[in-house]
Amino acid sequence: MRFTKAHATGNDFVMINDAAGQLHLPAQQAAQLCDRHLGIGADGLIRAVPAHRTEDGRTALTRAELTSTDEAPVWFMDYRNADGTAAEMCGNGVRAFAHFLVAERLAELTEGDSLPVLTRAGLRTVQRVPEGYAVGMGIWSFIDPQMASESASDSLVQARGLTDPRPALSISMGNPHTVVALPDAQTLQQLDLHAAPTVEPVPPQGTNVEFVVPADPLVEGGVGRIQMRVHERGVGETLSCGTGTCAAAAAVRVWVGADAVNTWQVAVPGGEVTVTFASRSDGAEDVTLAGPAVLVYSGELTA
Ligand SMILES: N[C@@H](CCC[C@H](N)C(=O)O)C(=O)O
Repeated sequence: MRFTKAHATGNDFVMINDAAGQLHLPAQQAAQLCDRHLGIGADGLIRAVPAHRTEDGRTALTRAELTSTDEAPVWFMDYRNADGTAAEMCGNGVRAFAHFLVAERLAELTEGDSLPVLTRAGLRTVQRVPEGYAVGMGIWSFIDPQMASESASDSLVQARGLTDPRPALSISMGNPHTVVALPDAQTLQQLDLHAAPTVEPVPPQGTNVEFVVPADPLVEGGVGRIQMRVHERGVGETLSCGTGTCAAAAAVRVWVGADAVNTWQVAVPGGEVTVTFASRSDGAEDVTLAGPAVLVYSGELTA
């Protein structure tokens, strides 16, 4: 089986082209391929398959009222975490996915065009931009809207390196996130994320946990800036999490009342991404995530 290794701001993936839709990848095999000692090693595995050739893709297709045929496939991003579990969405993964589809000549994406990608969270769109790719991520939402509007926090998070549990806000980007603000960069650096942080109460589907520190000043030249580290559900600490950067920027906007600030630079250990917000007429906000994507190498699995 041929594979390509990719990363997007250091969040790394094993990419597999399954144009024929014939690959059965049980969770255990996906986990083994992602194992850094026993397999290729990655934060996640992404199978590219025409939407109409998978059960998951067909379900999502029906929801999105799309058509996908062999002649004009809509590509489904079958994303698995390093432990083999399926996740709804991966913001860094979608950029790597678009780059992979183009490199494999499975899709074309010229400047100004937009490529639809089907995920378990629904349809996303990808465009080429100078820094790499920009993904239309859909809207963000509170996981518990009532709690959030009352107090801007809905849970407490404890992690190694923190003296006390800290208030947190859970936000959905299609997948679940719990965002915690820290007072300074030193506290962020000193966190030990080898062990999963505890979240109380934990959102129903589990959660990814983002720790954020605002820059000083928070907003410069109309752009908000934050630093972030993340512990991902089904993975552990990663160098970056695209959906996590969107959730983190959304939470900081809520906390500081900066909803007039629509562009955010989020620095993560693996690089930097840009998150932008645009209001819809119904009051919801569309999120766009822009950043690089890199294909590192390709190989053949013999066993
Ligand atoms: N790294 C991803 C998110 C991957 C899924 C996540 N671990 C989950 O289980 O929700 C990103 O870039 O968004």
